[in-house]
Amino acid sequence: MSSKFPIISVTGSSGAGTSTVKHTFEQIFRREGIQAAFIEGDAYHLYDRASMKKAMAEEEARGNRHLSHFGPDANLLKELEETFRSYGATGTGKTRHYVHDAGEAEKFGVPAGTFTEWQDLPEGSDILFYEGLHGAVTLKEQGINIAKHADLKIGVVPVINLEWIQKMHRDNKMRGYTPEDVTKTILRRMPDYVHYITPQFSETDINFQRVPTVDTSNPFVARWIPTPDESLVVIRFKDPRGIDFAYLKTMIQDSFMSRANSIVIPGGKLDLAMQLILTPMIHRLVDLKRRSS
Ligand SMILES: Nc1ncnc2c1ncn2[C@@H]1O[C@H](COP(=O)(O)OP(=O)(O)OP(=O)(O)O)[C@@H](O)[C@H]1O
Ligand SMILES: O=C(CO)[C@H](O)[C@H](O)COP(=O)(O)O
Repeated sequence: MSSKFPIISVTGSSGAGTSTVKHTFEQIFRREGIQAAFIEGDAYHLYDRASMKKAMAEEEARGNRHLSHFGPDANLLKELEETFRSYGATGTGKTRHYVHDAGEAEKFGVPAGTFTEWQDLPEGSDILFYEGLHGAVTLKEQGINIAKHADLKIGVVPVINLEWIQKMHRDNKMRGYTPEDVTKTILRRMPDYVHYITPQFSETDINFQRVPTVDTSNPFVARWIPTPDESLVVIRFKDPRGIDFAYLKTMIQDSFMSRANSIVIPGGKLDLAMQLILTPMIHRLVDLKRRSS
């Protein structure tokens, strides 16, 4: 935690919608005149695509069929923690891009499945914004605690059938993987999903959980992603003190409280709800920073 160099961490599984949520944050930063430095979680993968394939094959030969991008063995989690620590202390740190497809390859000038070079984060930013798989990880035995460095931690967690549908469609349409490839990836990642992804959502300050209101019983044959209008979003606050639920209920039509710390909104109001909830929180972080500089 750092009042001088605050960090916002948006964490979620692959296909959960963290990149989509990033756009809402970008709008808030632009509107409020806040300079953010950005880290994509994939930058802290340990392997490029070819090396990951090789490492998975070697692990399989040893009887481990579950090496995955969700777990600590395929990511630079200590280095990610060090980047959070160094940004919190001095506003500096390093990142790079993992290039997923041909479009990104053209943009970054390196082949798909590889990384760009490490680069310093831009100087003079107001805030660090992390979006990826591991923004609230704590692994006691390995001495890793990424969560403790972030000042605002957001979980993006659709119910699992919806998360799988979102992943199947995105990986198929944008990244060229077959449904069979994606199904295998989901199965390989399952132990790491349970051990390293889900525990983070007890560390986060706010979770946004999208719940479809249409049948998603067989996510592996779903022909389209349920739309915002075909879903509700459960928003749960770890510490509801100071949250003006009455104001939120007035501003967000058809919302209701489902628990003392949870409000449910229509899926189409997610962007509005995020703006209403997050803008004052971001302001508080930036005000504190400006006062302590
Ligand atoms: N609220 C939403 N309503 C409708 N579709 C959504 C919503 N959030 C995400 N999606 C869709 O789900 C898919 C995955 O979303 P996104 O790319 O944001 O995931 P991600 O968490 O960033 O994944 P990764 O970390 O693997 O890049 C996209 O096709 C996106 O359009
Ligand atoms: O979603 C992911 C992590 O969030 C990707 O699976 C990971 O970045 C590796 O990508 P690829 O399989 O395309 O090499």
